[in-house]
Amino acid sequence: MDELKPSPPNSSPLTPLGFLERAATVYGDCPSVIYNDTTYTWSQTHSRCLRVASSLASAGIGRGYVVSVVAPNVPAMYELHFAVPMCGAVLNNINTRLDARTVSVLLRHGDSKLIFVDAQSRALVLEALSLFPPSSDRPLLVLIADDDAVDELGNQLTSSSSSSGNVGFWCTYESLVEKGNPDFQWIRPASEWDPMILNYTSGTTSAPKGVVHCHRGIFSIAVDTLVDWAVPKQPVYLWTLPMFHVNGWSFPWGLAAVGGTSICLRKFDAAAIYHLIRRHSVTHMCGAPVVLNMLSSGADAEPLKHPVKIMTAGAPPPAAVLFRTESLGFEVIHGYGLTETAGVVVSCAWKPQWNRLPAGERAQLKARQGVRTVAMTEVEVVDLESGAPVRRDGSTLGEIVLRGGCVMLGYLKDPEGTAKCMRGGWFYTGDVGVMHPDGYLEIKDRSKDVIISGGENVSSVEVESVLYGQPAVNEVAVVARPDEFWGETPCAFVSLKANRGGQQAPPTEKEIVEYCRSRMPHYMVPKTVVFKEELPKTSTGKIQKHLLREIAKQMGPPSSRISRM
Ligand SMILES: Nc1ncnc2c1ncn2[C@@H]1O[C@H](COP(=O)(O)OP(=O)(O)OP(=O)(O)O)[C@@H](O)[C@H]1O
Repeated sequence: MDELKPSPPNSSPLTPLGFLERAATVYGDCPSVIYNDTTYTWSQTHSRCLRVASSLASAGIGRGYVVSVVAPNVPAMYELHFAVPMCGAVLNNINTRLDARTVSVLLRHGDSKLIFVDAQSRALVLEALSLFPPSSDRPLLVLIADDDAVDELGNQLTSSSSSSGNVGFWCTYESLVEKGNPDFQWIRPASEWDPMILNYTSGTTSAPKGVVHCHRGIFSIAVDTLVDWAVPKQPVYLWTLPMFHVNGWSFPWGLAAVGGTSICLRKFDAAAIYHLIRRHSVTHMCGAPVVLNMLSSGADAEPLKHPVKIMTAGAPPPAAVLFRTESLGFEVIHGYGLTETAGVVVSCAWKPQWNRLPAGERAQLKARQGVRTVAMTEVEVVDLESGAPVRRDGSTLGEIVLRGGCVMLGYLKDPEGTAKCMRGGWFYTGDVGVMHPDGYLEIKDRSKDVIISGGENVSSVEVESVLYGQPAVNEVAVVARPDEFWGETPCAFVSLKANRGGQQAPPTEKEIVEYCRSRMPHYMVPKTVVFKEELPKTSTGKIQKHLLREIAKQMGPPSSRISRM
């Protein structure tokens, strides 16, 4: 068989862009994108994407150019996931919640040639550009005007397409659609390894890093996620996960593969989500654990009329939050991934026999991150020093490493950073976990967040997950506080629920400590408790532990251990 080699009929470059053409053929008259009172069909979405791609190509944007988008989950954002790479360019989504200085740094780092700017982010982008050095080239600006924009209360926002608001902009998004060619022959990648996406990490542990993914990697993660979640044909998908964050875990492409309907929304809170679930009979949605917490603990929490599947990832979901969310009728699947993997690559694959367990035990099992998805080649937990797999005992800590087709090509302009995390055939995640005897892994911490107290490793995630069971606790983060005797001790930062279900008095610091003492080994119990109105978060909703660690460090001698801020 040695003479049988790859040949043109069997080796066309893998790319998820072809999903769109197929969706237009199969689901042409079915809804693709719904936003307020606007509905597009798959044939319209296909044609709009080709038109925008052709307009970009006419403007000289092509292979290797970086095109940025600063927009929330509106239809143009969905379309640009196809339109930008269809003209050969690399799509770079930028988080709308970043400050102008960071946006300016990212735009320059990515060498962006054109930026699609949502009307609500106009001031942010113009300020970011004003911070460019005078000699540097300015990207072209295209305005995504949105006359349908409403605020959280449903009030119409000022019309964004007025000509005075277009100053400094090359044109509007809709004008690119109008003048574009619907028969444009989109630019197929010359190789499946061609770059397609540039995404920046959340910046939770250090400055954001520019992650580059190729067509092959995005194809692989998009299909893999559909299989892992058993997404059926034509789901109704509510966009509660920002597309600017890891491309919404690659669902823009996956939904085209199955002809799903995207329900777009600009901003959301629990009331808006419950309203849209009812209005559109939503079947699927994604969200970080903070979204699950918002849906299940606020005043708007309500039992669902029909089950909704929700995928959570991005941070460890406490078992108590999983339990509360499922009791409302959500079916939660828990996954783990990084910007560097373009989406979820480990998930808590559910076994039918677990359904017979009590709800609390089910939630404990579901809080584990799980096993590799089918398209991943290998996932391991390895000893930090020897690099050998740790014992499968559920307690020996090691670093999570992985390999598979959706691991990034590398960090843009950062060969050192790339070499540091991609070595010996593995991608090193920087996450610390254990392997259970049944082959399911569980994250215990990020390597930077582990607390070492009296020589014992304390998993901040484990202490947090116990504290989430305290009925008055809204959010909690546990970090290391320096201690002369123990080296470090756990310090808990806690925000309390506004609505404590009729219970008036907030728990005292002593009660919080007592709560922990009866539920965990004493070396893990926080020696310091700090109450805060709100915990600081990154623009992707992750708690910024490095800021809390700094506060803990500056708190002085641990004589008065309990404090309130
Ligand atoms: N299910 C999960 N459970 C626990 N942690 C998770 C889970 N999913 C993702 N994470 C965490 O999120 C990280 C990936 O997040 P992301 O790629 O958004 O950037 P970041 O790591 O937050 O930012 P930076 O790399 O800039 O510090 C993982 O490394 C892991 O620490």
